[in-house]
Amino acid sequence: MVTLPFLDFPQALSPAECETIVALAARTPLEPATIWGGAADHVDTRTRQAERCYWARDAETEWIHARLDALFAEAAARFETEVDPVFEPIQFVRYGVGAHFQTWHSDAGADRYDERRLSASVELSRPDDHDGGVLEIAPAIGLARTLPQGGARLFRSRMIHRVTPVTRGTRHALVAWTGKRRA
Ligand SMILES: O=C(O)CCC(=O)C(=O)O
Ligand SMILES: [Fe+2]
Repeated sequence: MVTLPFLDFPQALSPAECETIVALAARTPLEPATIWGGAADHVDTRTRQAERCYWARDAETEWIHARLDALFAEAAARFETEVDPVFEPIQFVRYGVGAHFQTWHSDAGADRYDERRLSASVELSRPDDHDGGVLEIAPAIGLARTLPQGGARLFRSRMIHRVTPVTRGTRHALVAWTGKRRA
């Protein structure tokens, strides 16, 4: 039997909820997405080109965090680990034409190996809103996007993954992580 390196929740959010989140992002300034370079975060568009903002847990975003907490709790059981409720800001990402996170990477660098045990990516756009922009998680590469709008894919943060370049349209995604909060 083939075991895929991720767990999908095809209806994690409703299409209306996705639109609410995209509308919230339209009121939030987006900035170029950065990567971790060993000493500091910086922009490197060959590695990653996208615009993003972060949302800490507050009155307006609490419902989103709560939904992610529930998904992470279910995924933690499946991946035989334990996680705390989401404690780092969640990330909204916009990938326009040419945008990508094409470098294979882990979300759990040595500096936060335990704080990031699980990652989640929620597709906020409809599949026909864009071509490319596929989240690939090794070794399951070369697959087309299968999740509908509102579908979430959860995976171990240490698994290398990437997002292929968008060749048409725009892809919006909500990306979050959790693990064990440092004492
Ligand atoms: O856009 C995505 O689905 C995932 C992006 C990603 O891998 C990251 O932000 O670390
Ligand atoms: Fe990532």
